Amino acid sequence: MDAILVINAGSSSLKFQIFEMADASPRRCIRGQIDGIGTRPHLLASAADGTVLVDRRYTPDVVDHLPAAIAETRAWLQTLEGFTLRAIGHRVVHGGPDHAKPILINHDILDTLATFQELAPLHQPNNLAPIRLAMEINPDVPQVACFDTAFHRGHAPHTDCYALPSTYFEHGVRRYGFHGLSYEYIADRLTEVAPGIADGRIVVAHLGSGASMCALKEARSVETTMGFTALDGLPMSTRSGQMDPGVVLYLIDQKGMTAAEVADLLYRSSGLKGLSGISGDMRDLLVSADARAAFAIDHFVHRCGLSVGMLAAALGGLDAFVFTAGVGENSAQIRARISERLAWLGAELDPAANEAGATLISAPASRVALYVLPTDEELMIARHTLALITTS
Ligand SMILES: Nc1ncnc2c1ncn2[C@@H]1O[C@H](COP(=O)(O)OP(=O)(O)O)[C@@H](O)[C@H]1O
Ligand SMILES: CC(=O)OP(=O)(O)O
Ligand SMILES: [Mg+2]
Repeated sequence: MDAILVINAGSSSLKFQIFEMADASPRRCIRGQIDGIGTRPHLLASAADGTVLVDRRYTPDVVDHLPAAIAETRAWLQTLEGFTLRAIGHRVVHGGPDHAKPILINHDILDTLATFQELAPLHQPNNLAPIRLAMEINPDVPQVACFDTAFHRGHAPHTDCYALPSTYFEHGVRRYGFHGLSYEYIADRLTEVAPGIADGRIVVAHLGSGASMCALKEARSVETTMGFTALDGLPMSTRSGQMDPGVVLYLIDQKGMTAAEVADLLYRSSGLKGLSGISGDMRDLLVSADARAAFAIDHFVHRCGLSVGMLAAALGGLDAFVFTAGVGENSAQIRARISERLAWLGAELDPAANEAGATLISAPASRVALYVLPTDEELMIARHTLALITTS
């Protein structure tokens, strides 16, 4: 069977899927991931009907970084029979200013994408490593890069700039936005789930290990909370979110920290993990009796509430709000707490529907519809990859 392999390499996980190139739309055959890289590595993959194909746990020293996860995944993929690899689609977090669409990868493109590594240190090196490997092993198989930043490239320049002298914008210091593949998928999904409001004023909250929100109008991104890097906006699992840049100057000038130490603080030791001192995993905080866990959650919910207000202002009102990604899809408690913050906009939760994990979780009288929609970045990548290789 002709197949597309999709790879979504993240900071702590390697997600992969295999799709059959059946006709115009890709058909999912296998979905898997290694998560907990370096902490509690776990390879789990299943067929489209849910049959578990592999379920393997490793000690942290065996799968301690992404290259080890790639090697394990590759070894397992090689045991599969019946697939003829026709293309590989990759999530690449940073596409810089010029990529508003997915692109076929060649060596020059790869070199350009490598220049954005410092702008996405938790992701870009992990995104590019499997591309390089596949170029060596399967040089004849086309590879497609699908960018997290691309979906936001239609923003008006006055929303994408920082208030710096304009030469900085021209040199690429601008608000790129991320999680675009997830938002693009949700925008499309809304046309099926809620055709009456899919073109309306919608805020989507992608709340995972990385977290951001996006304002959609007519199914296009008009604003988002992340900026030049995936540090901006909401507090995340280990990232700080929005901060006064004066803090960075203070840490370097007054506290003698190096740029590398500040980067490590903001990317790896802040957010829920830093505030709680316990964990960056929302599941750990929700079951903890420690007051610091509750404090970190209070901060997260507070910042989410503020961001919805900002994005609703960008849209001139709010018709619907969507929860997605790890926290948004799985935690009824966090959804309930954020929904409370939307009451002033006319949102009213249906607690039973929320607890049941229904698709529509707002009360019938709610002026703002509340949805839970599982995201599918890999399907979005497969669609783009198929479209690109069949037209080029
Ligand atoms: N039941 C749950 N309750 C709360 N948080 C959850 C739950 N399940 C998963 N999560 C959170 O989701 C996060 C992972 O989400 P995901 O969208 O896969 O993020 P990423 O792609 O950034 O790794 C984990 O850090 C975890 O905190
Ligand atoms: C951009 C980003 O933060 O991605 P993730 O949520 O996968 O870490
Ligand atoms: Mg993710």
